[in-house]
Parts: sequence; structure tokens; C-alpha cells
Amino acid sequence: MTSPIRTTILISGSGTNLQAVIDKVQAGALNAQLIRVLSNRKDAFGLERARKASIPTHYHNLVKYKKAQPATPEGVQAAREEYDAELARLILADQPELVVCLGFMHILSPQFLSPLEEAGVRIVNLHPALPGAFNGVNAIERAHAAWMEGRIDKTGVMIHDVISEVDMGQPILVREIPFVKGQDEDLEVFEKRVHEIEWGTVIEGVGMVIEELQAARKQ
Ligand SMILES: Nc1nc2c(c(=O)[nH]1)N[C@@H](CN(C=O)c1ccc(C(=O)N[C@@H](CCC(=O)O)C(=O)O)cc1)CN2
Ligand SMILES: NCC(=O)N[C@@H]1O[C@H](COP(=O)([O-])[O-])[C@@H](O)[C@H]1O
Repeated sequence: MTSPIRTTILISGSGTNLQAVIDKVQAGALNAQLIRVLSNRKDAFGLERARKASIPTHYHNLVKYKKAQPATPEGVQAAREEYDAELARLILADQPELVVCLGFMHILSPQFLSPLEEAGVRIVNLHPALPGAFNGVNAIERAHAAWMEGRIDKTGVMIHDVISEVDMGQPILVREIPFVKGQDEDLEVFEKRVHEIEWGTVIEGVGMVIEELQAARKQ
């Protein structure tokens, strides 16, 4: 097996998808070296999952940057840009080849995206919707509501490249999830089904990206 792809994971929450990746890496079924898990939320349980797996962690706090700026729209924008620039520096210091967003609830600005692009670092994201369908937050709930209103008959999950326009990067792997009448009316039950599909999709999708990056090394 060729040397593993140095991979940084960004999270904000429970980290069940992170755990799926950790388990696969530890089983030798995903050729990645998980070099750090970063969260924008201190209480993210995914940080605990990383610590248990002896993966370095870091909490990157946006509030600290907002407090250093005036409470105006311009001040918030400046805080986000400084936050993103520092996040890029923190991540690049680890020399990753790949960054994977797994429930990272922060829109990344060009102050983050440009330095990583210049360094040749690939950035991908797991999103619980079909391409262009329900971009942003609460995608599962919004798709479920649309189905209940008779507007759609399927949703899905995908791994996609990260670009400035949220959730509009090139899809890498898409898994469609048809709604089932008499089964999916309960949102909580449906969400559980989506998350179980995500856990498999993230492994397959990240595996595809790792293979692409390993092939690119040989060129
Ligand atoms: N520039 C990009 N940044 C991010 C992308 C992307 O494709 N392009 N993917 C996301 C993940 N994501 C959806 O998959 C997503 C996360 C968060 C938000 C959002 O509106 N965040 C708000 C804060 C919301 C909150 O704190 O609950 C914000 O940043 O102001 C939209 C989409 C990762 N980033
Ligand atoms: N827009 C991004 C987004 O909604 N991401 C979603 O956050 C959850 C993270 O769960 P986890 O913390 O248990 O892995 C996942 O459902 C993921 O698709």
C-alpha cells in the first residue's frame, strides 16, 4: 500500500461520519493518515472521538475574532476573514493533502480557499442532499418537508468538491434516496436512515478522492 494521504477533518458536531472514517482507517481499509480534527465548536463530541483515536485536535473559535471587531456587518465580515485566514495557516502547518468537511457548519471564504488551492490541497464536503437541491443547513429537514408537500419524491447525499459557492462544487459521489410512503413520514426515522447512508457514502467518496490523489502523486 502506498503511503497514506495526509488528511485533515473539519467538524462541528457529533462526528458520526468522522467515526466511520476513523474506523475504516484503523481497519486498514482507507489509505489516509488522519493528521488533525478541527472544530469551530468547543463542545463538538467529534473532538472526543478524535482524542480517543489519538488524533490531534484543535478548536478554532470564531467568537474571539468577532470580539476583536466592531459589532457591525463590516466588523463581522472582517472577523470571518481573519478567522478563515488563520484556519488556513493552522491547517497548512500540518501539510495535508486533503481536507474533508464532515458536518463543518461554517461557510469558508476565499481567505481560506485560496491559500489551500495555492498549496494544492483538495477540499471536499459531505452534504445530505442532491446536487443543487437543498444547499446549506438543515437540508434533510427541508427535503423531508418538500416530500411531505408532494414537491419531490427523492433526496440524497453527496460528497462534493468545495468551492466558494456553498454546496455547488463538482459532485464526486451521489447517492439518491427515494422517499418511501408509509415509512418515511416520521422525520426522526427518516433522518436516521439518511445518516446510515451517509456513513457508507463518506467512506466510498473519500476513498475515491484518495485514489485520485495517489494517482496524481505518480504523475
Ligand atoms: N465555501 C464553502 N464553504 C463550505 C461548504 C461549501 O460547499 N463551500 N460546505 C460546507 C458545509 N455546509 C453544507 O454542506 C454548510 C455549512 C454551514 C452553512 C452555514 O450557513 N453556516 C453559517 C452558520 C450556520 C450555523 O452556525 O449553524 C455561517 O457560516 O454563517 C452552510 C453550508 C462547509 N463550508
Ligand atoms: N451542510 C452540511 C451538513 O449539513 N452536514 C451534515 O452534518 C451532519 C454531521 O453529522 P456528524 O457530526 O454526526 O458526522 C451530517 O448529516 C452531514 O451531512
